[in-house]
Amino acid sequence: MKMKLPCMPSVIYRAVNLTIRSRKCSVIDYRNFSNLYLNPRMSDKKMNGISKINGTEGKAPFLIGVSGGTASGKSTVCKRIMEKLGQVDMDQAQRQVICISQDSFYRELTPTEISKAEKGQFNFDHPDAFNETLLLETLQDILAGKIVQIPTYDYRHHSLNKDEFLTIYPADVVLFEGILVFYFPEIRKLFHMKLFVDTDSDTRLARRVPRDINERGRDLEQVLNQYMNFVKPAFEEFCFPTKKFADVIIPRGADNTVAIDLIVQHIREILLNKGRKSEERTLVLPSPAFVRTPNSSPKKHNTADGLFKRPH
Ligand SMILES: Nc1ncnc2c1ncn2[C@@H]1O[C@H](COP(=O)(O)OP(=O)(O)O)[C@@H](O)[C@H]1O
Ligand SMILES: O=c1ccn([C@@H]2O[C@H](COP(=O)(O)O)[C@@H](O)[C@H]2O)c(=O)[nH]1
Repeated sequence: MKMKLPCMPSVIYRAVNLTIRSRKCSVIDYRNFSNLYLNPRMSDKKMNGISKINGTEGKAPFLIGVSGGTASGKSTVCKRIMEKLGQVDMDQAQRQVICISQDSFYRELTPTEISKAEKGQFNFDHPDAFNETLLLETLQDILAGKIVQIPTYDYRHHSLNKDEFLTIYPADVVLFEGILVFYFPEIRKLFHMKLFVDTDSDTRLARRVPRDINERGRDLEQVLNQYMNFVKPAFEEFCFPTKKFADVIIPRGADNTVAIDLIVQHIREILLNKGRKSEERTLVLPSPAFVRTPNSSPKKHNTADGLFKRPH
């Protein structure tokens, strides 16, 4: 049975949905033609199918790359998606949708590089700052349905937390966010869907300054020097050019609730299809506000997060 997608006029959802699948339209908008752009270069991989990674076949999660400049709102967009899907207040191992940050894959610095970093003189926005091999292998393992351990990153000390790893359990949908997730071709081609959070650079700088001072232990001069010398030029050279690989561009980041709702609906469909293929599985239905009765008035469900067990 086809699931109704009632959070917007169905004709519009269908238009977007068809566009995603048939790659026909380059620009589409739900309300005012500035909320969401669909890139005709939507990834080729099948949505819910079996994928072949390193010659082994396994049920692959749907892998979504989320890129954009620093402080564009990548993490916030992912957080909103997770919240709307009712995936936040639950055990990691139970989650159908998980989020991973590319920052976990910064490479270990030498002592000389660390002292440069402490003066804001190390380029963390260059592709060489990342451990590309570990990143690729980890994503391949995730796509192969394996449990993986990923490093955690300490921004205050510019280093990986020794002995502190995050265990990533197999999930149906994996969001992978970071400034350069579409930069490396081998990694880029693993994504089934690519999102680019497009927030203007003034807003990004205005958000980065307080964040780096309050959360990452920096002072104003250091943040501004690093921004002018490394972050801005590297954004222009390495990050911005990858926008063209995106399937969906999200202007204004987390403020763009229309775009986020469209993406959430798309993920719900993926989860439903995956749920259909599994015998005893939790299904995610539209959140209560979106569920409508036949006469079209909203009807509340008594669940906290819209999660239902498939009835047998
Ligand atoms: N729409 C928004 N409105 C106001 N502040 C925001 C918004 N989106 C993100 N922020 C704030 O900006 C900072 C950077 O956002 P974040 O999501 O961490 O960006 P990124 O992951 O792209 O670096 C954070 O402090 C976050 O709380
Ligand atoms: O030790 C570090 C590591 C990274 N950075 C900066 O972080 C951003 C990437 O994170 P976002 O959450 O996407 O902003 C990148 O621009 C690096 O410059 C850092 O300052 N120090």
